Amino acid sequence: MTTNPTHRFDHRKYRPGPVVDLPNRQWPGRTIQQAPIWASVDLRDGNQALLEPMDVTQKRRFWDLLIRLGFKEIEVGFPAASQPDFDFVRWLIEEDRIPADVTVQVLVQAREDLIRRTFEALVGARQAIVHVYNSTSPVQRDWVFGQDREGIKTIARQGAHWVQQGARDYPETRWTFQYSPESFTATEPDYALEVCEAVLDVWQPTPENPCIINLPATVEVATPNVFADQVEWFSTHVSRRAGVILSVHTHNDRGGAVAAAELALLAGADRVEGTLLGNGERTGNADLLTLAMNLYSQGIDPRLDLSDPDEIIRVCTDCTGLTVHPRHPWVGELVYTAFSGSHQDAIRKCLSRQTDDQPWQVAYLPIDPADLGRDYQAVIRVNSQSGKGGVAFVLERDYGLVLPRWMQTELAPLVQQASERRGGEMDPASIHALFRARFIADDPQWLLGYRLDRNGHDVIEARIGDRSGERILRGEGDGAIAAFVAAWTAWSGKRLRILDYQEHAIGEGTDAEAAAYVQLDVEGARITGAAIDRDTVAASLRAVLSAVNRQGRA
Ligand SMILES: CC(=O)SCCNC(=O)CCNC(=O)[C@H](O)C(C)(C)COP(=O)(O)OP(=O)(O)OC[C@H]1O[C@@H](n2cnc3c(N)ncnc32)[C@H](O)[C@@H]1OP(=O)(O)O
Ligand SMILES: CC(C)C(=O)C(=O)O
Repeated sequence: MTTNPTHRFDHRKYRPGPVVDLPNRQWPGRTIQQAPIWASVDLRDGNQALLEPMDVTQKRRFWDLLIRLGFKEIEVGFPAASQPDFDFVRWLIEEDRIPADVTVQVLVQAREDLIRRTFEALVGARQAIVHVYNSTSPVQRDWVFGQDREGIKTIARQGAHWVQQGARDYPETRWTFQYSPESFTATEPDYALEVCEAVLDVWQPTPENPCIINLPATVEVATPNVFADQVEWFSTHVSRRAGVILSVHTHNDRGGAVAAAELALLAGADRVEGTLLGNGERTGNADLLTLAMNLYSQGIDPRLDLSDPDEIIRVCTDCTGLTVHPRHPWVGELVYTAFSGSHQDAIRKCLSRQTDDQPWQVAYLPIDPADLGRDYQAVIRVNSQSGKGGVAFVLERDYGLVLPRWMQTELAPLVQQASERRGGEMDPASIHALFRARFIADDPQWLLGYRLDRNGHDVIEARIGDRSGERILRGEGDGAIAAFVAAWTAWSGKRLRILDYQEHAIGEGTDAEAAAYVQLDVEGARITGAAIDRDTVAASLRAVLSAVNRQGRA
């Protein structure tokens, strides 16, 4: 091959994969209405892709997880290929670990000795899927198998025959046959169909006794719409369609395994093979967890119980040794976390309006994190990209403080500066400390006590302490604060005016406290203050004192 001498990165080295001419394609006009048949291949495709394949204990643990999640079809290995796989299948059967509604599936090449051994592994199973495959693409035909089209078709036909024969030898098991034209997406569609038809001619499936034809994107070579076209073309051209369960098995080489599987469902597929979190050869298989959550988020029952993703992650990472990216769809550690200010603001506003009886509609949160056992602690985290909405959310969520907008506006830049200085996240305690340091000032004057006479018109006597002693201030007005401001003005001779005032309870019952926030005009300067006290009136008087103290300091 000649390459451009100046460019080692030369796109002319590659060609696009095959496409189907399908002008009347139907799949773009459809939507997914229900969950497909899920088939987990974690213990086979996932396992064969690991540097260190799972040991027996890990396989058992993974199996238990798959059963708990509700998988009904599980490919458990390639028992003819290795003793551990064989032993695992025997363990499942002999220890009666396969629930009555679950079918194990095993993979085997179209080779007679391997197929015979596969049936030996399955002796005593109530039901099982025997999955036979051979590769069909031009490069596999020419360079790997050294066979022409007829030769490859013969391998498939013989494989189908040996599988049928093996099943006849063990009639006590309810058998389902599965065939995969491996490298389907890189195979000429009419030829892939021809090979599958040869297999179907042997198996003669019927609606009562169907077989599975599994179309693999063994290597993902095109955009997902091309795969959808291939699947729709196959689905509408294959004979005995009612006797065929059409399955897909996508890989993620281009990052489109999930999308390809979804479009394949639109195109007529009934079943999807994949793995939890997308483990599998090279870039992995279609991630069934993502696929199922995609359905769930559209209001479709995924028919898998994914309510405890942390347990799924724990088992998967323990068994595969692979980590989960913090931004992994639906379950990554950061996927329900917003750092940026406008997102936080929107989330806070939506969460405050969302009620249990409404369909979920919270901006930036496609599902309720609580459905996956994620709490709201993680939803909003504050760093230098955050704004007042996020700061307010954290103070309300963790400290019950509902700051007025004018106080949020004053606090947010301080948090941002602190975060910039720190070079990272501001934890809730630090934000709270900043709030207290900024707005709550019990020095140089503090409230020692008060007496309030509320006979129509409010009259207050407030006992104020400072470093030189204490004094009583008296005033009256319409409400305790107005009376206190009047007392303060009279004593200090300073012009004091309340611009805004808000208060609320923190907590409930005997432990409840009151938070008060005040915005004053002191001698023409706008100044804010806050206080928290068990007593509502004390909180408001102390908030005024905080503002006055802050003004004095300034
Ligand atoms: C896309 C997928 O993921 S398919 C699944 C792949 N998984 C695995 O391969 C894991 C398990 N496999 C194995 O451990 C081994 O391949 C075994 C034990 C099954 C077989 O081992 P070996 O017989 O030593 O063979 P190896 O795999 O090297 O042999 C390939 C031979 O099988 C033939 N072959 C490969 N696949 C198939 C098939 N599906 N059907 C029929 N023959 C096949 C090849 O043409 C080659 O034949 P040759 O020896 O005449 O050239
Ligand atoms: C055996 C088949 C289904 C496979 O794993 C693949 O083609 O990726």
